[in-house]
Amino acid sequence: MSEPIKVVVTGAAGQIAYSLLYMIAKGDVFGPNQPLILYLLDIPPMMGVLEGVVMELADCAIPLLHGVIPTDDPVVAFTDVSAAFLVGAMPRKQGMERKDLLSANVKIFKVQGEALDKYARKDVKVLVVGNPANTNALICSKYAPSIPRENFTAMTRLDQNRAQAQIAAKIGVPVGNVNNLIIWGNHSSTQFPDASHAVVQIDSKQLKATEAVKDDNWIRSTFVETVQKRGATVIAARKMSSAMSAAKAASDHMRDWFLGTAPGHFVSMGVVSDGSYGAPKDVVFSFPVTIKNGKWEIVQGLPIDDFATKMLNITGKELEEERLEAIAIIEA
Ligand SMILES: NC(=O)c1ccc[n+]([C@@H]2O[C@H](COP(=O)([O-])OP(=O)(O)OC[C@H]3O[C@@H](n4cnc5c(N)ncnc54)[C@H](O)[C@@H]3O)[C@@H](O)[C@H]2O)c1
Ligand SMILES: O=C(O)CC[C@H](O)C(=O)O
Repeated sequence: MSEPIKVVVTGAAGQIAYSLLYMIAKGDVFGPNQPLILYLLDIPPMMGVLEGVVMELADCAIPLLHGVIPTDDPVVAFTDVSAAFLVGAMPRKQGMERKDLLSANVKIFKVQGEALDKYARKDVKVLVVGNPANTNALICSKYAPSIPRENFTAMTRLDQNRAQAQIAAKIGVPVGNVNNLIIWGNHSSTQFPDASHAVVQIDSKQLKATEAVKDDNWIRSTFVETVQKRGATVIAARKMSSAMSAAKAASDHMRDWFLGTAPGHFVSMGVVSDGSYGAPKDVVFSFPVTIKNGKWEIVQGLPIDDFATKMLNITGKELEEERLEAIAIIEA
């Protein structure tokens, strides 16, 4: 067994963390041979609740978990961490607008960027889950200039998983038979869930998902809208933001980043844009990526038709607007 790595989860007393901590602790993310020490950061009023979470983690008796440190001090939480799950932020409730969330949350990611810059390992892998995830990740990276920009990512894996589930249900195959769905752009209702490059395994044959679905109109309308609005639909039903599925997606994202993608498969991650596919630069834009040896690379050369171009422009424009708003909030 290797030496334990330090992993921080912020918002550790919250809904998503309640599912995520167990997944991380039992080896779903870093593998069955990687022990870890969990640093749990939350705000001072939540320390009592966090104590309960610490008790439950102890009571899980997980051999890979070599330590649990609850804290409200970012210095303690971020020192020498190899992986950071930045979950801590306010979730949207019914009736709230996305704008309300930007003003409530973006400053958290400035402060945590500064703390990562000072105290974390320089190769730390940062996954931002707290919304608006893409713009929070951008702000976090801007305030951590000593850490490479490619180490900051935002979660669109939940959207990818949702898209995969919709296609699998439409065709009538298990969800694991569907691969290479793409989420382009922002983790918001402007995202473009793109099934045109997806593949599906049916019996022993691999088909294009579009050929298996045989309904282009559904793929361009109902499918896209269902995935775009799924977060809001879950809030309407649960009266709370998605949590179990968000935790599973965070676990999938970080696992693939650490352990790599399967040959021939790609996954979607929000990364600092280099302008690929005409996306704006200097925003965190979700692209299809492959991952090897802990490094992601944007999949290049995929054909983009007029419909896709239009969808990519819409979500790119929203990210540019969010960047301006975020900077205005921070500088106010
Ligand atoms: N990217 C995605 O796909 C996705 C999916 C679901 C939810 N989310 C977002 O994740 C975030 C967390 O959701 P949740 O359901 O766990 O919310 P929650 O309210 O249950 O938990 C959030 C926790 O963060 C803590 N927190 C607040 N400020 C903090 C700070 N500065 N440092 C550390 N902790 C802090 C709170 O005290 C709370 O315990 C929300 O912003 C939500 O919108 C993102
Ligand atoms: O606030 C929202 O609209 C969505 C919350 C969360 O990001 C999700 O996708 O489930």
